[in-house]
Amino acid sequence: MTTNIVVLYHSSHGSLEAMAHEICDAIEQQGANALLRTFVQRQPHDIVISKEDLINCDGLAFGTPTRFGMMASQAKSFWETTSDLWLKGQLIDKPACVFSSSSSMHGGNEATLLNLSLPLLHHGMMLLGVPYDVPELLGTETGGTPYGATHVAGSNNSNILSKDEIKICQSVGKRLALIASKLQ
Ligand SMILES: Cc1cc2nc3c(=O)[nH]c(=O)nc-3n(C[C@H](O)[C@H](O)[C@H](O)COP(=O)(O)O)c2cc1C
Repeated sequence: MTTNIVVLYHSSHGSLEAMAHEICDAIEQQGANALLRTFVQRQPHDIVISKEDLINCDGLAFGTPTRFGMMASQAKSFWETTSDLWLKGQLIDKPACVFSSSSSMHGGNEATLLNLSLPLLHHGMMLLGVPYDVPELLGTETGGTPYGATHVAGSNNSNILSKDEIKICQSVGKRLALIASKLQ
């Protein structure tokens, strides 16, 4: 049986997009199918999320940049259209994880991860963090938290993903695909 994981993100400057690609690659390496989705059409290759994508998926990775310590408005607007799914309990028990980036190390990315988690918890999804058996989590001097993968983009968004950030993105993609396939 195919395991379908939606990787849903918003990105203005490419950080979240790069993280989403790392997560997708790890999902595919586990033999699952990664469906890359965005909230709005920013680039020709973007595929905008539909409610059917969420209803039919076996797992969800959800990420946006940090905006004043919260999720990007594009994502908030989308979640506010999902009351019908909530009423029918259509996302209950699906595994999920969250990821984010911020300009500065202490610019609120952990708060954003918690904020990203809230609509998923309201929908009854099962949140996966990053366990400390991922060695990069203890040693990282860039992004990466127990609440989800993060990236520190820098004040002009010029930082590429660090080796630790990449490993942590890959670990969440792998774990999400593994757990989603076990729950099928
Ligand atoms: C309206 C706005 C609010 C932001 N708020 C924060 C913030 O609270 N903390 C921070 O470190 N960076 C903040 N940033 C910077 C973004 O988080 C950063 O540009 C983003 O993580 C880069 O991701 P992207 O390349 O995927 O767009 C903000 C940017 C904008 C436009």
